[in-house]
Amino acid sequence: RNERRRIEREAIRRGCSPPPVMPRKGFMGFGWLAEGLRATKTDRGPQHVIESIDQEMGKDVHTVLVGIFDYDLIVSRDPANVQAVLATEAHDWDISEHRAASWEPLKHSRSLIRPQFSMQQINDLDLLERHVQQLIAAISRHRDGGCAQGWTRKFDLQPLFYNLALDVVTEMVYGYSVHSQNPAERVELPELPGHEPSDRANIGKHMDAGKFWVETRGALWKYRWLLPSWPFSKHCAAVHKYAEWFVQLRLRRGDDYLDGLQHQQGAANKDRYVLLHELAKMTQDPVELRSQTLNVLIAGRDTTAALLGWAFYLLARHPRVWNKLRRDVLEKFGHNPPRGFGTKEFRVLLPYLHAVINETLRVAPVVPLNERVALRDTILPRGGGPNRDRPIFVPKGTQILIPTYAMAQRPDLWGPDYDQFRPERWLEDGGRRFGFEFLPFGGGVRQCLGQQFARIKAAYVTVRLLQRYDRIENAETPPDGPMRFHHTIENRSGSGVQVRLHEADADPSAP
Ligand code: HEM
Repeated sequence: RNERRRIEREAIRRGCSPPPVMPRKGFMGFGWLAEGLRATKTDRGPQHVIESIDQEMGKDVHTVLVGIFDYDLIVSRDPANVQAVLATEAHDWDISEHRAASWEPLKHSRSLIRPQFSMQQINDLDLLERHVQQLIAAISRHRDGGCAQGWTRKFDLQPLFYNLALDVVTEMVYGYSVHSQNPAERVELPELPGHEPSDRANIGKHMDAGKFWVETRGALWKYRWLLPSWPFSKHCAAVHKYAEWFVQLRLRRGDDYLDGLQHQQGAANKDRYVLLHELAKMTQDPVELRSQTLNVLIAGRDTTAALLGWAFYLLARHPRVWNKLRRDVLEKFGHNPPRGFGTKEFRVLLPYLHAVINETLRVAPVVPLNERVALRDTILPRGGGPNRDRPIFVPKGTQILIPTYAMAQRPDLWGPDYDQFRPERWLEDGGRRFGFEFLPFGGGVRQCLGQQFARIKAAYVTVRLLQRYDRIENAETPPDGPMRFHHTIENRSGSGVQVRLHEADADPSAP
């Protein structure tokens, strides 16, 4: 009670007013938590946040207080508040100890890796091209005698993007790809006395399982101790062992680290950028090297795959956009692989592709929800009082949820067609600029380090597939089912990306 009085006094002293409060739900206030978990399970988590606020408080209420058992949570889809949390007042906020603890021991600080991402060498188009060729070969395996000429049969493109992303990121981080797209490509690892070879074949599975536990622990927030810890520990140990093996190889072999790849074209080039190799020039601490490389492996793997999956999910449902984009790509590059391009060049040469990627991230956000905790008493600039225009006092320890998807779906910010996939909106009136209402890669001090890499990778793969295939057919049944936001840290399509593709050089008159 003393704390409540202190909060009221502080709020008045600082000229703040309380935000609207969502009605408490369920046994001891656990109703919202239970509903949220149920919505996530049925692939509707991000939509559920919007519906709950709209239904309980109204469409024009953007910041609310939610009581859950013994703690209060703020949810804000107001860009002004989000800007304060992530940027202007970021010193008052950080990720919660619960989230940090949920991730432990899979993730670590980013101090060493940050400079790596300001360098252009992470955009290795030769590396991407090798894996795109593997992707095309994997797509071709979905063609057989029973297919109409030039067409694949119906298949799910999404897992192939996940394979590609894992193969690319393991090669970029450790130099040796796991080749999940085509295990026959995997090279024998050199002998390393005293260290067993890592379980490369199953590393993707261990990472998936680890993510499932991170997600579940994170959702339970401070009640995560209710879960058993051994399954999480088991998968973490396997992921650690995988990383440690490469760290040891690099520490023992130094510049000859990539010698095991000698017979593979391009991949064995000594000047090639390998994150572990660069970090090992700065520290020889094996635990630091393991943590930092795993940080990038985890953050960079599935996010890009999910983005590519959603892009093709949406393109398959919007033939007008597919045709326009393909015309653009062929006009600029013909059938040749684009060369020497960074994100800026792609953006200037292919503004429509840039718009398609942004619109995909808006309509199907890869990271639909973010969160922070107040490190000290602080203020949110808007949302309090009867007109919801007063600042809000936030006591130390309060958690804020930032539903980025809900911000990207506000009709007052995006117009009446906010729920339509329409890339043109990004090019109108001289091009829409990013504000805090669009945060696919986060914002402020903790924003995504891999944003440029992710954009280049998504753009490059899209260009190469558009050159190769002239038609895409949505093969989902029923074809017009709702989008299913399947959330395991990143948000991927819960129904996959069921398509048929038609090869461009095949008989164009075929059905
Ligand atoms: C579409 C693809 C991607 C999306 C949507 C995305 C999104 C995000 C977001 C929202 C954050 C900020 C989290 C926060 O505010 O707490 C973040 C952080 C980060 N991302 Fe990405 N990301 C993507 C791809 C990548 C790639 C390809 C890499 C690396 C190769 C990467 C590396 C990182 C790193 C290192 C961080 C910082 C993590 C930390 O602070 O510990 N991301 N990303």
